[in-house]
Amino acid sequence: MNIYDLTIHELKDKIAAGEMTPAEIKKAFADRINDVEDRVKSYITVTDELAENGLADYENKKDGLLAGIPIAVKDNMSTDGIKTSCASKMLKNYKPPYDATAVKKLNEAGAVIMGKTNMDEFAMGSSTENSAFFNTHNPWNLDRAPGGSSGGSAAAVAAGECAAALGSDTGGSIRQPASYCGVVGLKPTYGMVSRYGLVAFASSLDQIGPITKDVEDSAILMNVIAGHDPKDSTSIEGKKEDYTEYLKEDVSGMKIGIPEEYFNLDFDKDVKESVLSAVEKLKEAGAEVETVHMTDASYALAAYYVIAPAEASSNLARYDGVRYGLRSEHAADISEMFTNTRHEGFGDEVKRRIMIGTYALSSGYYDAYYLKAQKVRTLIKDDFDRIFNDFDLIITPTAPTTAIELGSNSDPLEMYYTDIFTVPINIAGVPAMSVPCGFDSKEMPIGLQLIGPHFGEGKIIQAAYTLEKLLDISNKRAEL
Ligand SMILES: NC(=O)C[C@H](N)C(=O)O
Repeated sequence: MNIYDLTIHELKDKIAAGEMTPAEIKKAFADRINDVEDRVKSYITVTDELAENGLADYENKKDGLLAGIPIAVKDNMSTDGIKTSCASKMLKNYKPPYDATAVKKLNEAGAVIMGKTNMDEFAMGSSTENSAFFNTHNPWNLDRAPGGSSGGSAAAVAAGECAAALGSDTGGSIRQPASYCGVVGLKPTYGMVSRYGLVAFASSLDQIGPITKDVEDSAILMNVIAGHDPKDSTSIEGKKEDYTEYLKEDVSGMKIGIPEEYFNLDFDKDVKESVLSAVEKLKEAGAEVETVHMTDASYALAAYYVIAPAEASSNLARYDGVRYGLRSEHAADISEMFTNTRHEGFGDEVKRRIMIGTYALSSGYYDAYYLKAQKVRTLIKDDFDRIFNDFDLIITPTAPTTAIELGSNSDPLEMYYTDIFTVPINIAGVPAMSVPCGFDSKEMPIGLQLIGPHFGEGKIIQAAYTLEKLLDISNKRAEL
């Protein structure tokens, strides 16, 4: 195997055994970026200088959990003095004066930050095609999308352009691209990872999480980024867990629910077969699997596409040409400056969401849309609470299909439908992971979603790790 194919834990072992130096590792990943980046286009900014700084500091941080490990960061997480564009013209040249807490924790753990990855503008989208700059290509088939909105992070991991990456997930943005790119993506419990320094899209749903080559790496990255942060008022106080402890247990005796209403939805046959055959494997390994009943996921989807735009319309009001980023040069007075800045700076999908959100919050429509969506949100949360009284985990597919062809989907509503299995999780605030479970007839990766109760990351990691060993596909890499 090439150095760039190795996982975090494999690289750590090589460093510990004196078989590789962090400088060799950094060079191998930087060379890989040089070799494949013009075809994959995962990065908006390659931060060679930052990576060199991380490396130079290695001796001081060599006991850190990520000492000498190359990591990529989605371009909506603030990096001190380094461009953080959110893939938007609005923030094209924006350099934050501080690090997001998750980035600070990476630095403290000794990570070597390779760059900032491409995404759908302000994280709105499911294919990374809403980036204002360029498309990212799926390493398994360059004509296909990597998923979104953390498509650059998932593609960078799958292409060996970093050992692992951070993504953010509002309605599936970590899990869906992880599933399309054949890697592992975890959306933690809401409040588990600080959102300080994450550019806000929908604050009651946004959460940062790891995108990795395998489950063990996900546990290691969670050990680095999880934990209370006084700078984020929604961050959870409590003791920090060692997620790698869960790798020691298996699924025997675990109760897993299979929601009938989700499996009855119209979705790809290969995806369904692959997920159900993985469930069979877990059963053989000692899990108790039972059918459960949940509210139709289409209600969650409808509620999400009211709540997320409503919050976005408020969060994105700050981009007015005064406080941040772009200012239009074509304006005769201040109100024209506001209007033109927002007209020139935002792409179509962002404008669509601001309009939907503003409409749903406006007086006369608030009760009919926003309030109704909040009521649906409570029903969905209650649904999960009810099932988790009796079950450890729930399994669904991550996405209805494998990666779509680039340019094949221009209908926003159809694009929203790709989030059908992932949005209920953000609505309820529970954790969920996408784990590779097979390939379709075109050799594109398929992901399975493991959902846990609040703070159930450990159980998810435990079952995902068992599954990964049973399926034995986690060391299969995209050929580029
Ligand atoms: N941000 C996300 O989690 C992606 C979701 N597809 C959205 O467009 O809202």
